[in-house]
Amino acid sequence: MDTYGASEDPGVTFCIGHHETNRTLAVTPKMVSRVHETNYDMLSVPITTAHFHSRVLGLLSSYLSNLQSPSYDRIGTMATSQNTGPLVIPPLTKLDSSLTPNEATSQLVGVTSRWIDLCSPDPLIADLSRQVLMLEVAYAAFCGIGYLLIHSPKLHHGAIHSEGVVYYARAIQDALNLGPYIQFHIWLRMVDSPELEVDTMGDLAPLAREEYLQPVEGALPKVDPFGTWDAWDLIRKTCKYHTRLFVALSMPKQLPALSVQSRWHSEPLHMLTIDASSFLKNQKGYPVLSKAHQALIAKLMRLRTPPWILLCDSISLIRFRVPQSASGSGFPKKHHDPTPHLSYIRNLQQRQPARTPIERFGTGYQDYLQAPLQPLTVNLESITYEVFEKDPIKYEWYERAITKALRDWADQKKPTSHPDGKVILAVVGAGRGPLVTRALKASAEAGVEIDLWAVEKNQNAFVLLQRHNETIWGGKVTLVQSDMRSWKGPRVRRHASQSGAQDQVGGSLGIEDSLLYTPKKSHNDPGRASDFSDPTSSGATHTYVDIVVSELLGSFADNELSPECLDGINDLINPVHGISIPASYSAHFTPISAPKLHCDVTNQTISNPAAPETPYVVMLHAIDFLSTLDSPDNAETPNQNTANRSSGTTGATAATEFPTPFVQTACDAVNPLQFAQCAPDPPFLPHSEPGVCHGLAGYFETVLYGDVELSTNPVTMDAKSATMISWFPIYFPLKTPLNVPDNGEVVVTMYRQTDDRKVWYEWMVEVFALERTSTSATRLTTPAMSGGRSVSPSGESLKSKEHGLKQQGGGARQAGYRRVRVGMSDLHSSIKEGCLM
Ligand SMILES: C[S@@+](CC[C@H](N)C(=O)[O-])C[C@H]1O[C@@H](n2cnc3c(N)ncnc32)[C@H](O)[C@@H]1O
Repeated sequence: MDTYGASEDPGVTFCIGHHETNRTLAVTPKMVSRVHETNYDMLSVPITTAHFHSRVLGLLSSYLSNLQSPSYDRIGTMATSQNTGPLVIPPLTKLDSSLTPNEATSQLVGVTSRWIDLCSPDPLIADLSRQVLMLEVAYAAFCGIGYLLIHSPKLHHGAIHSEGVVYYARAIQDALNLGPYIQFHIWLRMVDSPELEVDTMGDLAPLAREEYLQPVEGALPKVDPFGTWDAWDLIRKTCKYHTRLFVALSMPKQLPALSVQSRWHSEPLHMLTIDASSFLKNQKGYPVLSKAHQALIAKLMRLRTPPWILLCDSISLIRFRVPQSASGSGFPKKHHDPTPHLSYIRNLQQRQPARTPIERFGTGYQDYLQAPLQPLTVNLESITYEVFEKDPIKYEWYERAITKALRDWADQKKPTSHPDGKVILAVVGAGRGPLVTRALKASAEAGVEIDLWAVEKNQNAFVLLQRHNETIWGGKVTLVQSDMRSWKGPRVRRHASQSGAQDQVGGSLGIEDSLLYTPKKSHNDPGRASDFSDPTSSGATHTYVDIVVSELLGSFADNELSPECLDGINDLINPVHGISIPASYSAHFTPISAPKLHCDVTNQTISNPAAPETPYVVMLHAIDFLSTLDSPDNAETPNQNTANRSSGTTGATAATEFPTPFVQTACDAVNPLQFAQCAPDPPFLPHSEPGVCHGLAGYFETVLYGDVELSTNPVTMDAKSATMISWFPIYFPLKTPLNVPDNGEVVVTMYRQTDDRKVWYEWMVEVFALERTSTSATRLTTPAMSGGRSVSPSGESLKSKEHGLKQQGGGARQAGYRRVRVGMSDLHSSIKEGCLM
């Protein structure tokens, strides 16, 4: 069980700005206030003017005309000196920028020049572009601009592709230092479409000298769905995942595949730009967005930090000055809506689907790293229990499970451990008692009498249990304040069947009972409960528990020591008919891209060196699953199997569910009373996209009883326990992110370790690329397993594989290929943050 607080639903608010590509009017405070009246929240502003642009072009032109062809001496050394003289842009003058620091500056997004080319293969153009950017950033910083929009890197220069991105990245790194209070937004397209990279008049790119270019031979390269993401990945890596570096994403008219959308959803996306040309017209001629666009916006607006929306070229600022003028956009004039695109987006804001219970509950906790609990050494506070108790599913499901178990007990006429024939039921780890209440209800519902015991080690919660027993449960529960591992089991009077009286039913066994603990004997020893000798002079004797109910699970099933605790009462359970609720549980994991979490872990490392080797409890949100079961090529293809992922499945959101993750079983269906049994599922061959693995997302599933199950696994949660809020997933970080190529394989090795004082995990990730070894390479259709499980002396050890072959369906390995290891993480160990026993 994890701990976090609920909060009220704040609703979804859109922050909308206006951007004009060729804004020529100076942006004044008066204009900003007029824009506000029109219902925009902010405005973009170019840092420099057309005058500055002309000045730079003039400088370049005269530099190039004076340039001599390089000459070389006999041994090939460049001999001219003039060529090496750098071209330096003199500082800005008053005509170079219309930006002035004033009271409206905080509502402006500065835009750097789009005519530069930081990636140019011609060093002269690249350097000139870098100087332009630096001058603009420095001036924006001086004026107090807080947000900058920087045009995307140019990826295609004739036949040269993506080679200059590193220069761009280097320039951004310098810019981050130059503007220490500025948030930088790299303005990217969702996919790399070469034909959209069109040079316009005055751009520096076409001025690159021929000797640095390679003309395109044949057709233009094809659209690369992850091309712009790849460039972004290089930039943010160069800038070391800088906390002031964000993505501004432009939404095209035709959205790309859901796998691409899902990737951007996981990145630090702080601006979404929508061009007027991305809108459709409805029957009345008004601008509207497609269902797929609406669904993507709905998803993005549920991010922890919803992106601002920048409407581009939807209306000229001239219109702000004379709003009554006729529309120039071709939309109907009779309603005189001067800002139809804005009205549409505002209307979309109103129509956002209500937040799901999980979303409401998790507000503020999305992608927030929480240190794991120390359930044995730290006593929970009442408020924490109160939060647990808000779960709409968990207690209901426990009640169902107990009812079914009691009915089955009665139907099967199983003998009970009580001389009176009552089923002896113990809630171990009772907390404030919600499962005790549910057990009493289940008994009434099933019509099966129980002798109810509640064991709790938290002496503070125990006070409340005593009070509840008096006021709510009518003294029907026997309370034991003890660590369950020291509990000697329930007691009944030897002659209870004659007298009808049971020892201390409704009474409380105080702290002194825990002092009765005798150290556990060897495994062959029948143990404490089987010792039916009279332990006191009261005439009572120990007996077995028929049904033990516990809720000791953590986000990764056994990470809060449920097995160790339950192992401590194993010999108290009716050896023939005893039932444990839960009956079994399993742990599951999948590799994820999680840039925000990586950034947060890295920042925490400064004060806590153990941070990158700590498994965290996190409500995962801005993440991308690297291994998926399917990858719909069509953005409109619905896939509703992905639960617990982002925004629920209501309304428009359902139209674009992201691809379903492949979630590997780490530890399969462990019987909590025999927890050493642990085996991974056979591996599976899911589809994988290129990406970066920042860590592993971990989940659990549990069978409470029969068909009553709980799950946090995104693949099964909807079917088993939708809307359950008690557990967030666990995140096992990687110190250094690993690049996973398209067609790659990720192999995860994980150990659960113990030294009898604490329990911790060890994990390691390897990445393989597949190399073709024969021309007749074919795919096998039988699951292949390399890795497999090995059992360490100190606990269970798991080695499971994630395959990422480009293939639909599962269970295949490619023949005619060999695996080449292309990356490998450290062996991480959470020993320093281990869970104390
Ligand atoms: C996750 S809480 C669940 C509380 C309650 N059953 C519920 O569902 O709301 C687990 C409870 O088990 C108790 N607990 C954990 N380990 C225990 C142990 N070894 N012996 C007794 N109580 C234990 C904790 O103090 C805590 O109250």
